[in-house]
Amino acid sequence: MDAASLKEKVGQAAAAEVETGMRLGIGTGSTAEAFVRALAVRVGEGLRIVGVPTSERTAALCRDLGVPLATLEEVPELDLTVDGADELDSRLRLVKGGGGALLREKIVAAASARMLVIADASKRVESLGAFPLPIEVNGFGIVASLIAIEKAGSLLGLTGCLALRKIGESPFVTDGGHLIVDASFGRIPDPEALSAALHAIPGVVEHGLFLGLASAALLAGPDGIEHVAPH
Ligand SMILES: O=C[C@H](O)[C@H](O)[C@H](O)COP(=O)(O)O
Repeated sequence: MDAASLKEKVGQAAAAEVETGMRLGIGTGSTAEAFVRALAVRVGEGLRIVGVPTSERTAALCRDLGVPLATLEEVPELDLTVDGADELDSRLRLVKGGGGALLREKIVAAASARMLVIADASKRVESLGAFPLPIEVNGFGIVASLIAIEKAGSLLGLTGCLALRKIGESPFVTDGGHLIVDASFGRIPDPEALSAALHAIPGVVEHGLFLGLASAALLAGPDGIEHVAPH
């Protein structure tokens, strides 16, 4: 089965878990888009939900497909967030932000009673870190922040290159107006320590390590959908 079909299957499986009346956080990325498409079919059949999108991109798709939306200000407590991931480990610790939406994704996930991760099974890893860690930074003092991120990594034995994310020649700008640094640290033995060290840097707005947020995952593989709980 190709990657698009796996995403479609897992998007449908997640949409099947949505119950009428739910307040949903709606993730960003190609897998989350498959979920939105499947959700829109159920909404067309009469499912009543309200969704809080985690990006302008997701909001636009939901509007196109008729999925009812609200802002997090209007609906600040959510029942369930469904979102993709770039990596997940056996404790359902995640790396997210490959699409640059990590800040709103984390705010929405933290406002949700449950977070269901959807991905193809290739996203499961022994240790986080093969996927470069996206770090959202304020544009002010970017060089100082890069130096601080490098030092924070190095104190934890993590070395590797930092790259300012670009689209063509221009820096990638997030929905919040910030920049993204992709940190190729390699294997991250202690994600909690790295999270704390990055949060201590004033120019770091947020980072793509999602720790203790995911409640369950649906992973699509050639043999079907696997339900995974953290352990
Ligand atoms: O910023 C983007 C998100 O964190 C995505 O959920 C993540 O990058 C996974 O995206 P995809 O489902 O396209 O692999």
